[in-house]
Amino acid sequence: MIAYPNIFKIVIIASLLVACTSKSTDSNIEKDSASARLLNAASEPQNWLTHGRTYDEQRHSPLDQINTANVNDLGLAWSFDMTTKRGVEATPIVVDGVMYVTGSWSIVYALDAKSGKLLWDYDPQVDRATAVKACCDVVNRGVAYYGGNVYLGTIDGRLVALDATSGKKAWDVLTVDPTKSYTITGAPRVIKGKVVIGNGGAEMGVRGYVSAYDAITGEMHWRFYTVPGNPADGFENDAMKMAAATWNGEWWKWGGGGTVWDSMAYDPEFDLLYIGVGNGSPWNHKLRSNGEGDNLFLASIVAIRPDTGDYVWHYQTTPGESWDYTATQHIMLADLVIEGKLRKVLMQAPKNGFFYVIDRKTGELISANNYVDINWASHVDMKTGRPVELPGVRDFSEPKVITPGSGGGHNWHPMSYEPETGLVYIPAQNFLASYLDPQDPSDKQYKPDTSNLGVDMMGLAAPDQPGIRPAMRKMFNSFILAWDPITQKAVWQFDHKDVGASGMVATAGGLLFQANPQGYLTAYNSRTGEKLWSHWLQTNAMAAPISYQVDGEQYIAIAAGWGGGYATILGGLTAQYELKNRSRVLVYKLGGTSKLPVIEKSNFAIPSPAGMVTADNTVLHQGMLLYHRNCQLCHGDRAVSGGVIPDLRKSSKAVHDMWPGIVIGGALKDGGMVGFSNILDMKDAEAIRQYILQEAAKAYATQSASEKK
Ligand SMILES: O=C(O)c1cc(C(=O)O)c2c(n1)C(=O)C(=O)c1cc(C(=O)O)[nH]c1-2
Ligand SMILES: [Ca+2]
Repeated sequence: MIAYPNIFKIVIIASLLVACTSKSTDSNIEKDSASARLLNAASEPQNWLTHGRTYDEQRHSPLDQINTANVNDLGLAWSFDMTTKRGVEATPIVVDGVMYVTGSWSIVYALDAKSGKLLWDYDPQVDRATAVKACCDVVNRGVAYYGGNVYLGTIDGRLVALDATSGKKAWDVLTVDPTKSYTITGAPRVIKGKVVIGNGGAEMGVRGYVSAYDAITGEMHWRFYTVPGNPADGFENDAMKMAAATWNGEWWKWGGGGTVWDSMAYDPEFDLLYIGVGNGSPWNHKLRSNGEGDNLFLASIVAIRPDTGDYVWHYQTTPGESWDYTATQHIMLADLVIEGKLRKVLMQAPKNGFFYVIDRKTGELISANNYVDINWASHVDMKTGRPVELPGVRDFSEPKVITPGSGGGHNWHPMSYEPETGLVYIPAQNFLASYLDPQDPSDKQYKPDTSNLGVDMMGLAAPDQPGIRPAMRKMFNSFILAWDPITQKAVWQFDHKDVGASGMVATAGGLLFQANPQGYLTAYNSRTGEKLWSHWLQTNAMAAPISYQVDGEQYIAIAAGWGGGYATILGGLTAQYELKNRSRVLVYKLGGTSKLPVIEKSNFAIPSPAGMVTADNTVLHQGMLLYHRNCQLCHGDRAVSGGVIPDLRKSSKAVHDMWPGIVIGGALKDGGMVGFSNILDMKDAEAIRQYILQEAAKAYATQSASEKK
C-alpha cells in the first residue's frame, strides 16, 4: 500500500482554501475530510469507494474471506432486478453497507448491500430521443461518491449531485451543448472537491473535453478540450495551439473528436489527473485532416492538473488515428520494479492492441508490446514512441479488414491488477472490422443529427458472399489475458470461444472474477487461470464485478445486463448465446442460498416476413446504404439485432403499415426511436423498409432450410 503523508497535508490545505472561497450552501460536505477519505480508500477494504476502488484504479480487493479453498461454497446472497432492459455497465460503489449502482438511461439505485433492499432510486428522466445520439446504447458506467453525495453523468449530458442518504437532488448542471450529439456514459471522478466528467459522441461528430465542477455548488471550475477548435476563433490555451499544428484542413466542421468517454486516474503524489482520449470525428483521417498530421490529442493519454485543467504531458498511442482507436481504455497506476529500478507507471491496453507502460510523472514510454494479434503495425519504435505501421493500412479504397477493428483488442471493460502476482488481467478480444471509404459521396462531409464515421463499416465493407461473414463471426473471440507488465508477456490465457466477456476483479483470496460470454459469472485461480466456480446470470454481463464486506461477511457483486456497443452495432456478430437483457444486480457470499426466478427459453425464431420485397436492386442497394448509415448503430449490422433493440426483420404487419409514421414521423420516439425527417425522406424510408424485408426473407429462408435438415 502507498502512503501519501505530504500530499495529504497539501490536499487538506488546498481543500480548506477552496472551502473558504466557495459559495456557502446548506450542504453538509466537509471537503477536507471527504477528500481525505477518497485518498485513503485503500484503508477501507470493506468498501468500494471510487470507480476503480482506489485512485490508482487497480480494481483489486484486499478481501480474502472468499478464497481458492472455499469458493465452491459461493452462492447467491441476493439479486435486484432493475426497471430497464438495455445495457448495464456500472461498477457499483459501496459505502458502509450501501450500494450505489446505475442501470441504463442513467437511473441510479441505492440498495442495502447486505439484503438488496431498495433504499431509493433516482431517474433523471432522460428524453428517450437522446438514444439516437448514443453510439453504443444508453449505458452508464456508474456514480462517484464524495462526502455524503453521489454524482451521476446522464446520457443527455447532465452532471447530477444527489444526497446519498435520501437520493434527493442537490444540483444538476448541463455539461454539453444539447444541439450536438454529446452523451455521457462514463463515471465521474471526484478529486479535491472537484467532480471531473467527460463525454462521448466522437462517432457522431463532436469536439471532446473534460470539465471539473465544484462538488458542493456545481459551479464549473475548468474545461480542458482535447482537440483544437477553429483556429480563427483563437485557442483556449497553449496546449491547443500546439495541438492545432498537428491538424490539417477544416477538421472543426466535423468536431474533431477526442472524447473522454471512460477512463481517468488520479495520482496524488504528482498531483496529476490522467485522461484517456478517444478517436477522431470522423474516423477517416483523410476526411478529417487531409490524411496529414498526428492530430493531437486524439488516441492519447493526457496528464493535466486537477486544480486548473492545465496541460502537463501527453503520450499519443495512435498518431493520425483512423480506425476508432480510442485511448479511453482503463488507465491503471502501479509502482513496478523494472530493470532493478522502482518505476511509477501508468498502464493501458487501448483499442489499438498494444499494452503500454508509461512513466506517469513524465509521460516517457517505458515499454510497449502487442497483447493481441494485430495487422496494422509491426511494433512500437522505442526511440520515437510511435507505432510502425504496415503498408496500406490507411487505404480504404477497397474493403480493408483490420485487427483489432473498431471494437479494439480491449474495450472499456475494466481490467484488474493483482499486486501479489504482479499481473494485469485484461478482458482482451479478437475483434475484426472492415473499413471502406464512403460509397455515398454525401457521406464525405459532416451531417448533423446522425453518425459521421467518414468510413463505411462492417455491413457495407464486409462482403456478403455466403461464407465470409460466418467466417468473420468465428474469428471474433474474447479471452482473459493474465499479462505481466514487466516482461510484456502473457503468463496465462483463458479462451472464451466467443466475444462479449465482462470486466474483471481480482481479490486477495487468489481469485479472479469475470462473467463469460455465455452468461456465467466465473471464478478463476488468479495464478493459473484454472476455472474454480461459476453461476449462470440468465443474461450476459459486461460490467466489472466488485467485492465488499458488510458485518464481517465478504460479498462479490456484479451488475449484469447485455447491451452496449456490441449488442447494438454488431448485432448478430455477437448474439450467439441469445441471452435476453435481464438488467439485475447479483450478489454472492459463502453459503448464499438465494435463487433466481425460473425463466422460459426465449424464442429467437424469425417469423415469416410481414411483407414482400417489391423494389428493384438499385433501390435495395440504396436501402442498404441508408440503413447502415442511419440505423446500424442501434439495430445492428445487416439488420441483425444483438438482442437489446428490436430486430427489424421480425417487424409485424402493423409496424410495416406504420413505417413512415415511425421512421419519418417519430411515432415511437417515447421508446427511443426518433423520427428521421431531417435526414430521410419518404423514398428513403421505403428503401430501408425494402432492404429490411429482403434481409427478413433471407433469414427466414436460411432458418427454414436448416429446420428441414
Ligand atoms: O468515441 C466516443 O465518443 C465513444 C463513446 C462510447 C460511449 O460513450 O459509450 C463508446 C465508443 N466511443 C466506442 O468507440 C466504443 O467502442 C464503445 C463501446 C461502448 C459500450 O458501452 O459498449 N461504448 C463505446
Ligand atoms: Ca469511439
